Amino acid sequence: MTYTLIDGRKVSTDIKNEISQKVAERKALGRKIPHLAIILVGDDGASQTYVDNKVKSCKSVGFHYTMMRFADTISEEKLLKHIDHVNNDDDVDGFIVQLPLPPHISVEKITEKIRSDKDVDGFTNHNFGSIISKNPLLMPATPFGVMELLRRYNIDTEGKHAVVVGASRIAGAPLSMMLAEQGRATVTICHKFTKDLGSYTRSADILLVAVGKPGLITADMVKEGAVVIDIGTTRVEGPQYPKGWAIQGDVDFKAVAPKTSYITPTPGGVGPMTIASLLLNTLRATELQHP
Ligand SMILES: NC(=O)C1=CN([C@@H]2O[C@H](COP(=O)(O)OP(=O)(O)OC[C@H]3O[C@@H](n4cnc5c(N)ncnc54)[C@H](OP(=O)(O)O)[C@@H]3O)[C@@H](O)[C@H]2O)C=CC1
Ligand SMILES: Nc1nc(=O)c2c([nH]1)NC[C@@H]1CN(c3ccc(C(=O)N[C@@H](CCC(=O)O)C(=O)O)cc3)C=[N+]21
Repeated sequence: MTYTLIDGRKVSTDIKNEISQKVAERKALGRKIPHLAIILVGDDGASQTYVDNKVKSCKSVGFHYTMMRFADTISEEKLLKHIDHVNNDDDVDGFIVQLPLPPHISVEKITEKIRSDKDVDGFTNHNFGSIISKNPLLMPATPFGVMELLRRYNIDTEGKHAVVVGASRIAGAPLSMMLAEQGRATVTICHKFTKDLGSYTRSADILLVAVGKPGLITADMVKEGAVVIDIGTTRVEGPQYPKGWAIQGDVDFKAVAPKTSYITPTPGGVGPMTIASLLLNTLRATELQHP
């Protein structure tokens, strides 16, 4: 079967162009330019790459940005105090705390300290709940990016069976809710305790995977003609890679792609869309706080 490659780089470039235009309009009208702050704790190599990508994207659309770095020995209390400070800084419209955090810091405590109208990752409970609201505040960025990819490729979800593998609060859980609420799909959520994963994935019209285990989804687990969205991004190290490492998704792309109608590559699929969503959320946060 011939399949269509879902080009997240192209779609995210289109979105960035739309944002640049809006920033130029705001500038011309003398309105506030969006300002994103990024809090990075520790010096994990992968986090550094993601954060660099986010900074590059801010520059490309004309946003202001501030990097806030802390050693991984920072106490939870100090980090919470810093978040309070950013919450009250009127110049910062939106901010994110890059994950993962060191084990002595509670992700839940940190996330809940973030003011919901500045939570451009869409991680707070309030924004999670926004998914089922008629008047949403800020959408969880990764699932928002996935829904936007489906929309821009005219992939109909209504009445389809969507199977989501992985149920984390930043990816799988909010994505499942969005597919059911906004996408009107029938949704199955699979996780670590799911028995016989293949029996579910094989019945998927749309299969979405956010686990972080390269090669988890093999060709025999996918129905002929399915749409496959791979959210997993794992850095796999090896001497065969020019940089010493490569990014891999959860889907065995080579074997699975020929069975699909549409599929996202990794890299170049969902990853760039998460950043586009982050920028869209930052613009929205600015419009809400400084109309
Ligand atoms: N492209 C992007 O922009 C983004 C990519 N990611 C990537 O997505 C992947 C997942 O990230 P994240 O959600 O944060 O990870 P987590 O580790 O928080 O969640 C993984 C989820 O997968 C489930 N799981 C683990 N093993 C299996 C298995 N064998 N079969 C089925 N389900 C399983 C876990 O189940 P349980 O809940 O029971 O433990 C959990 O729900 C990572 O590769 C990450 O890098 C994440 C965010 C953004
Ligand atoms: N507070 C917070 N928010 C996040 O959104 C968040 C986070 N923490 N921690 C880590 C995960 C992971 N994540 C990715 C974002 C972009 C790419 C991305 O752009 N990937 C490129 C490749 C990048 C490369 O080559 O290294 C691609 O897939 O084409 C990947 C992964 C966001 N996350």
